[in-house]
Amino acid sequence: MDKNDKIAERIGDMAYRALLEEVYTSPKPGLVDLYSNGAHKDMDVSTFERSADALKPYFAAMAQEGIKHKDSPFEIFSNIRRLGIDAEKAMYHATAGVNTHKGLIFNMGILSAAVGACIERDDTVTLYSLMEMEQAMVRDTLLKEVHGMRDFTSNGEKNLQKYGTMGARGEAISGYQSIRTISLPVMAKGISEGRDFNLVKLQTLFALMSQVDDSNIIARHNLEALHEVKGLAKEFLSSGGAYQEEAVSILKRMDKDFIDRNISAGGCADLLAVTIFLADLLWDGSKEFSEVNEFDIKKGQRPMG
Ligand SMILES: CC(C)(COP(=O)(O)OP(=O)(O)OC[C@H]1O[C@@H](n2cnc3c(N)ncnc32)[C@H](O)[C@@H]1O)[C@@H](O)C(=O)NCCC(=O)NCCS
Ligand SMILES: Nc1ncnc2c1ncn2[C@@H]1O[C@H](COP(=O)(O)OP(=O)(O)OP(=O)(O)O)[C@@H](O)[C@H]1O
Repeated sequence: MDKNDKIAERIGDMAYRALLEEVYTSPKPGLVDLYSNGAHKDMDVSTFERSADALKPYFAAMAQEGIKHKDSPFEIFSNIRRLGIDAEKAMYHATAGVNTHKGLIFNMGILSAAVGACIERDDTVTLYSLMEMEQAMVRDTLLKEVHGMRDFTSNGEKNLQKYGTMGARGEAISGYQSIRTISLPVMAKGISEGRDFNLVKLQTLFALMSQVDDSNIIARHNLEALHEVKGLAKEFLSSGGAYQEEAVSILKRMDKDFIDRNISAGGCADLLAVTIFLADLLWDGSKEFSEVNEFDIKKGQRPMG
């Protein structure tokens, strides 16, 4: 195994661990976790574990594409989309036809490849260089795709036609704005305050749910339901969020309510997994980090060894 294989394997490993960290975060209202299957009848934690096992080599392969084509970001994206389609097939094979990680393949695939490209080019990766690379890889292609779309087939595409929302594509086009401005700062603050990591992940998920246009919620319902979920998440956060004493019992009640109403914030769950991946990759554990509200790019620097 040469140096590049090792780097790619390490990136794949970090992506894999982040998928598991996401699904083990409990209790997440409406989502699959260790407490319940949420508003999902066809999958449970073991379905997610099988899916994560199947996907691990694909994230490493996507990182390898980034390493190989660091100077042609456009080509990286076109190559990893082909790998992404194969990854989706492997996921459906591992889960007997259930969509556990489609959004995650897209989001984590893009960032795994971008990390590989940055490390090969600079020997290090920062939030800034990562998002610059990500933009060079995806922005033009996705903007053309969204504006030129004629066939509206998938859930996300139907949302685009009906409501103009851009879902996972929009998040990538924005340079993962929700992650940069919402979820990474919340996660970094929670970790640096030494809080229980499960609670930090729940707080991070709710910060996302309070603001992200989650295409899964829209596809199952409509924009009113999305607005309502954002409102419920804001209320939870302003009453003390995941760090209040009653948090877990409030979340269990909310889970029941979301199950009854078939609400699942799968897009936010994907963004939580990506946030865990990026925090693991970029944050150097410095205590000074607790002083900042915004994710600090310079302090976030950490060379990959
Ligand atoms: C762009 C993708 C995600 C298309 O999916 P779709 O049109 O259904 O879009 P949609 O916005 O609904 O997203 C799909 C999934 O992403 C997640 N998601 C939903 N909302 C968001 C959001 N706001 N931000 C991030 N992720 C989100 C959810 O898990 C959702 O199920 C992707 O699967 C794709 O490009 N498909 C075409 C085939 C392909 O190239 N596949 C390989 C991709 S590497
Ligand atoms: N812990 C989780 N629980 C449920 N969904 C999750 C979780 N983590 C991520 N997701 C995301 O949610 C998506 C699945 O949501 P959903 O089942 O609503 O979509 P669908 O299969 O497209 O639609 P439907 O089930 O309504 O036909 C996956 O693509 C996945 O990326």
